[in-house]
Amino acid sequence: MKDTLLIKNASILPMTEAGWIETGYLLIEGNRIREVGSGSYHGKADTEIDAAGKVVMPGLVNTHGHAAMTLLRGYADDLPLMEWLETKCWPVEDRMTADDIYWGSQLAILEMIKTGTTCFTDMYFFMDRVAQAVEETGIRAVLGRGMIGFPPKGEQALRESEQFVRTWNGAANGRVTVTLAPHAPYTCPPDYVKQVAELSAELNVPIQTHLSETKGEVERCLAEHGCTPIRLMEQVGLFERPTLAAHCVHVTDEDIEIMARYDVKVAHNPDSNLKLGSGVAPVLKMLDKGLTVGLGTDGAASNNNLDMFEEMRQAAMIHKGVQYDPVAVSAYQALQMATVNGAKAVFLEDGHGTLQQGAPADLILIDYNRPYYYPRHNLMAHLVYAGQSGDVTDVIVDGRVLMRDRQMLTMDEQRIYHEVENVCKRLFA
Ligand SMILES: N[C@@H](CCSC[C@H]1O[C@@H](n2cnc3c(=O)[nH]cnc32)[C@H](O)[C@@H]1O)C(=O)O
Ligand SMILES: [Zn+2]
Repeated sequence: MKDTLLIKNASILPMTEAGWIETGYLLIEGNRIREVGSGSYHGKADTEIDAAGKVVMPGLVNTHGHAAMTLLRGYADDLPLMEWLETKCWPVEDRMTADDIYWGSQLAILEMIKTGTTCFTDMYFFMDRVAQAVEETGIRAVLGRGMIGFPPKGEQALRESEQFVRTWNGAANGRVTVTLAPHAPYTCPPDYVKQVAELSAELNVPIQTHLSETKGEVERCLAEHGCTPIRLMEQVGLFERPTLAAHCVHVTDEDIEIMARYDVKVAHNPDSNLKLGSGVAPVLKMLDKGLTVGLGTDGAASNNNLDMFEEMRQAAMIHKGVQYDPVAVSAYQALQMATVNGAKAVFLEDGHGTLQQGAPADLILIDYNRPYYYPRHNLMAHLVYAGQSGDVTDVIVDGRVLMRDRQMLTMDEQRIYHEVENVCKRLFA
């Protein structure tokens, strides 16, 4: 018999349809949800959490980021993408060691758990150490070794990626899954992308990449290849493989048609796109065409936090503003992007991002006794338009409690701050 954990007297947001349970219970058995219901549970459980005055909802899924970029938080702000990457981020990244990445990732995971994220997506390097941090801390993650496709590093990135897939895909009881991660069309020439697509088929893993992030990227692609980055990726066969594309800010109607045809998933990063001055992705058109859109923070250096509550609110606000359409992206749709659709976008198995029988037990508790959650008209609207990540009190991933009453159970907070400060003394000396 597996251990059972009962969460009782809670308001429950199952995310299987628009709506919620005013007062109910959720029973976890092992790492799965066994039962969700309204009222009281009439059985026994090994452990109980009285969640009176709290909301239980699926853990948030961050569909795009570079965890260890926490080390660069606040180091270089207010610059456009290419200048920011070439003059600031990349020179520092060239100095980063495997240990630096480990501590930067620990800091990111600490922040993500505290703000209600139970699964994150990462594209970076020294990925064995990121996976190690995931294994140790208990969070779930979709990881990929970022590949820049120019010689001589391009070949090495392919070999490292393959090794990383073989070592880590499905590790930590399935909490770690692996993708290939060609960085972008402007850093990976077409022939290289072809090789990546072939390797992804051979290893049977999906792809994550950055696409059409800035106007400049699209203009350069048109000049060099005579087509948009989306069209180029289609031509080289990338979309024959399951693909998650981050940003997609500057996509044409035809691009969106192509993406729909291949079921390309989108990681929408509204804060990062605003901060880097990249623009606002045409998410309404994407939703109209049936694309799966998830939300992401991107790295902490372009955000500057990893708070998915902010991304939800931003996603629910910004499209209304730029489209002059108050109906655009409802609270429920923003919640879908942050949970069930985000889970689909990062290729997690069905059930992820929902609270229902058989789904993996990845969920969060939120203190609902706050001034801005009264009166109790609409729980979904409250979470998206008034909600704050600081109200997250408990986090459970794969059936294991990682944060209980705001206490971290798998991480040493003070040690992480100390190590990160030490790392940065050297990195920025
Ligand atoms: N430089 C690495 C591989 C790149 S990992 C992913 C890269 O994406 C960069 N990055 C972070 N945010 C963005 C973004 O919004 N657009 C494009 N690149 C980004 C980040 O700085 C990092 O260099 C190596 O070969 O060792
Ligand atoms: Zn990125």
